[in-house]
Amino acid sequence: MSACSSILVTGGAGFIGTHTVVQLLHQGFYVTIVDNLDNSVQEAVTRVRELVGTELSRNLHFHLGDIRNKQDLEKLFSQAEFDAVIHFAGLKAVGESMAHPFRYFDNNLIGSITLYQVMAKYNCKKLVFSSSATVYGQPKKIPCVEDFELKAMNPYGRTKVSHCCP
Ligand SMILES: O=c1ccn([C@@H]2O[C@H](COP(=O)(O)OP(=O)(O)O[C@H]3O[C@H](CO)[C@H](O)[C@H](O)[C@H]3O)[C@@H](O)[C@H]2O)c(=O)[nH]1
Repeated sequence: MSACSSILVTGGAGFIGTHTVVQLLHQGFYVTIVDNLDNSVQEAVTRVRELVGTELSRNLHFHLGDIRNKQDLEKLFSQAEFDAVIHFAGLKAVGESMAHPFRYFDNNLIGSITLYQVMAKYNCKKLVFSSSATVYGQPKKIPCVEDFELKAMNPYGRTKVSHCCP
């Protein structure tokens, strides 16, 4: 992908998202963040702008939105052409996922399916999906490698496993 490509980063206001966005901007990419600020604050995006400086900040756009909302996504994809999506938007607390499993399936799974449907409609075929070590359950050894057996032990992990082998 050329450095002038345009990347949509879902959950780009979050912990890993903001770090990724800084790196993408430094590499010359145009970046659009879509985030519902469920577990982040818009100030994080302001900090990203401060870190990369005024010039690179012009290549960053923030959109307050929810990946479960198809109209929201359609609006974004109809206004800009994205070469790829890096997908971080999701809930990530194991304990909370056991107390509120439907919330996790709704955000992490329905949200992703909605995103993928809109990507397909707009012919955006490149995706980097942020998974989780929870997909391996309690592995016999660490670090985990990708050919370990998938054995998620909680709803959070299962929402991530569903992306690799539905
Ligand atoms: O439906 C949702 C749920 C969350 N978010 C946003 O997604 C971002 C997630 O960022 P967090 O700081 O909460 O999470 P991390 O960056 O630490 O986690 C990332 O890495 C994890 C792996 O450790 C998981 O893959 C997780 O999905 C991924 O966001 C937040 O800004 C949150 O507001 C949305 O936009 N939509």
